[in-house]
Formats: sequence, structure tokens, C-alpha cells
Amino acid sequence: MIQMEKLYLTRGERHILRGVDLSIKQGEQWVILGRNGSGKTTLLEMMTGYMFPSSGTIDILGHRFGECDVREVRKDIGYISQSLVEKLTLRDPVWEVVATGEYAFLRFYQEIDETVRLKALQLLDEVGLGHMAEQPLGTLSQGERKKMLLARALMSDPKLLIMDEPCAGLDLYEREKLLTDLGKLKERSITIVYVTHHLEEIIPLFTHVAIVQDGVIAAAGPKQQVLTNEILSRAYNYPVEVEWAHGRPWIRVAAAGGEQG
Ligand SMILES: Nc1ncnc2c1ncn2[C@@H]1O[C@H](COP(=O)(O)OP(=O)(O)OP(=O)(O)O)[C@@H](O)[C@H]1O
Repeated sequence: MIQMEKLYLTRGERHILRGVDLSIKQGEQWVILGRNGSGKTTLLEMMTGYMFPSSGTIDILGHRFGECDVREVRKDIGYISQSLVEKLTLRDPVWEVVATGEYAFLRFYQEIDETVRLKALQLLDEVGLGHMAEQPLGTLSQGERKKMLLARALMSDPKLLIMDEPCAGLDLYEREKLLTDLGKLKERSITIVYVTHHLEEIIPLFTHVAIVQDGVIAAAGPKQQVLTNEILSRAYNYPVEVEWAHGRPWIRVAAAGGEQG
């Protein structure tokens, strides 16, 4: 599904990626963790073809970026990020914003097909926003906007769903509701790559974890092997302890205040 090899990215003096190798196979669902500025969003932007590496290769869904039409590949990729919300038109009705996902447009300037409208309404129903379909996007709460983005991303039946901190800014209730919706994606044949700062968002749906540290992959593999006290304490440069409950990892700091040794 995703094969990244020897990725380097340099901007001026900054070495943002320093030799990233990452392989994501069909049937795996990945979470990417890492400290602020480690390079997570940069990796997602490369998976979606919005950014190109200084060197290295990226193969997505059987296409090598640089040797294919990125816009065509993007039709099979759903991308959810805060920067996307900022590009959408706040006065448009919610169902219309969702419908634009069908064509990877940001806005419609023509009549919308009835089948597309019905699909948008059905997806809004599935994420519990059916009753808000006619409201302008700008009237939705942050949690509702995230769910709207999920419905929009699913419009094109993507093979790959890439999410950059979708639960950021949500209260506990809204976060759990969104995670429940994500859990249901298991029924679809879809590969997910999910960036977060919060371990407790790693619901049973996810199978693998990669940790990015200073522009390299510090650890990657099945979640139980990666989410250990030792690996996480090293990645965050802080002593932490992981505990598993209800199929999810929960983290707590092992010492209060101050940096690790
Ligand atoms: N055009 C650029 N020029 C110089 N540095 C850049 C450029 N774009 C990104 N960076 C730097 O690359 C690093 C990685 O950024 P990125 O957004 O991928 O981090 P991140 O892991 O997603 O961080 P966060 O968790 O804070 O969102 C950051 O230190 C950022 O300042």
C-alpha cells in the first residue's frame, strides 16, 4: 500500500527527514507518534503527494510518485487535516461540503448529481450528523466538523485514509464518539494512517505503530512491540509507563517534573 524508502528532505540548513524507511501493507492500520516537529505531518504530506522528498522513493497504491499523475492517485486517498477545514467554505451547507469529497474538489460551481447528494446525506447519517445536513458548515462545533471531514473523506470510497490529529481539540465525549466511528471503518476495506500525540486514541482497530524521532523512524512494527516503556521513554525523552486496558494503551509519566537523566 505504502512503501517509503530512504526519504530525505532538506529545507535550507534544516534536515527535516534523514532517511525514512516505512512499509505499510494491506490490512494493516498504522498510528504515527512522535514529538512536536519530529516530521509526522511532513510524512503525511508526502504520502498524499503534496510534498516531495529531496531524495528517496515513495510508492502509494502501486504508483511511484514522480512517475505518475498524483491527482489520479489522490482520488483513492482520503486526507483529514486541520489545514483542510481552513480551505472549505464556511457558509456552504454541510451536505454540499461533504459531497465535494466525491470529486476531491473544494467547492461546487455546478449542479450536484442527485446520487452524489444522497450519498453525502447517507454518510452524514452514519456519523450522526444527518439532522445538520442543511446547516452552514460554519455553525458546526469542532467535534461536528471532524465528523463532517470523516464523512467527506469517505465520499470517494478511498483505499487509504490519512488523518492528522483528528481528535485534537475534542472533549472526551466527542473524542470517544469519533473513535467509535473510526472503529466501524473495520467493516470497510480501507487502510488507515493516523497521526496523534495521544496514546489512548490507539483503539483496537490499529495494528501497527511507527515512532518518528528527529526525521527518522525510531521504531516501527506491531503495536504491542513498539508501545513499551523503554521505547516510549526514549522517544519522548521522558520516563513513562504504558498500561493496557480495554484493548487500548494508556500512558502515565513515571516521575513528576524535570527532564529524564
Ligand atoms: N519549509 C520548511 N522550512 C524549514 N523547516 C521546515 C519547513 N517545513 C517544515 N519544517 C520543519 O520540519 C520539522 C517537521 O515538521 P512537521 O510539521 O512534519 O512536524 P510534526 O511532527 O508534524 O510536528 P507537530 O507534532 O508539532 O505537528 C519542524 O521542525 C518544522 O519546523
